[in-house]
Amino acid sequence: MTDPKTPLSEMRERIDSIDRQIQQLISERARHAQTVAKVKGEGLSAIDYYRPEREAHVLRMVVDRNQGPLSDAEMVRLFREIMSSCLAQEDPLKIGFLGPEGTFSEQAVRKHFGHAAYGLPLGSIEEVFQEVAAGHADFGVVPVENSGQGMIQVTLDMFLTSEATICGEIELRVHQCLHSLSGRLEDVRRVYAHAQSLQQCKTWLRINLPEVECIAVSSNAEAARLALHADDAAAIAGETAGKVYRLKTVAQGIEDRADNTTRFLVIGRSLFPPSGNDRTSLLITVNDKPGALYDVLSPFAKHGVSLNRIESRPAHTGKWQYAFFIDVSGHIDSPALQAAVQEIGTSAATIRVLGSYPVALP
Ligand SMILES: O=C(O)C(=O)C[C@]1(C(=O)O)C=C[C@@H](O)C=C1
Repeated sequence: MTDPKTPLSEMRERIDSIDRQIQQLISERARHAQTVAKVKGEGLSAIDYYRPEREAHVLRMVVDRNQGPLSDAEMVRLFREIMSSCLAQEDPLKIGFLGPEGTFSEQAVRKHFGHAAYGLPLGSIEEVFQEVAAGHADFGVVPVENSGQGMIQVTLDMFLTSEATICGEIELRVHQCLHSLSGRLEDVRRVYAHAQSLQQCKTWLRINLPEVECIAVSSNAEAARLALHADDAAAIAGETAGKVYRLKTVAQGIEDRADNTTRFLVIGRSLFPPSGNDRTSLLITVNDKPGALYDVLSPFAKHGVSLNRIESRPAHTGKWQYAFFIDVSGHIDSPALQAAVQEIGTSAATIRVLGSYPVALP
């Protein structure tokens, strides 16, 4: 620790010297990453160089080594950006997300892939799946669950008809703000936001803006765009969206629950090897017979596999037929999960491994 009585100029010299070393080491790291890329092959596409399991492992080591004062999340963010730049030396990854610019989905893209990746804003969750399937995007990032409101059904339903795989998960703390042209609460007569965001801020709106009209629109960024053209409107959106659309912030942290978190999935076209701390998502349909769900769940218990979540959706294959989205701990390559899946396969109508991917980092 530097003595606080040390003159400012001396402390800055020390910082300059540390920066020189950090910069040298970053350059050295980038050169090593180039050499690793050469081993993988010359002139390949970004996706051929990308190793999510290795990135998760590197970031977990960062967390294990961290002794502060920066938080684990800050350290992970910094190292994520270094890896993002190292990877983009070859060719940046192209990531589709639910646009426009400034959405929480874009924040999730940056959290997981860093700023050197190329973000491709798309019009809907369906379009994200389509662009990934067509190979126009290497990966897509789609919201799947909110801690307060539960699963996002459009996303789950897309897996029933698309062949997308799950390659990662991202947890994003969602802080909502109210933005407007004037930045004054008393000018607000209408509030635009995505339906989910209106729900997340229901209590705050009831207490602070009891008389205003709340209008649900396609995204919070769209809400910000609408607020930009009206003196008496405001938009609920994240801090980034407020900045992108140059609105003033009326209030910050207006979400009803302090732990408001959205989970996103990274969708792609392939499966990846184990990272050491993984989750597997399965899509299982059952025949309409007594004990069908028991037959699906009991092999997990028998083989010591922990169940993380289960969600049922109409299977769209016939009336009263259901598909179960099941998340379990571990990678599909593990013997326990292999055994459980094999056993379930003998009773379930269909079973599909959507993906095994590293558990979300801070
Ligand atoms: O270890 C590798 O395979 C690398 O390509 C290096 C590296 C890194 O910067 O650490 C870069 C990109 C990959 O996605 C994973 C890791």
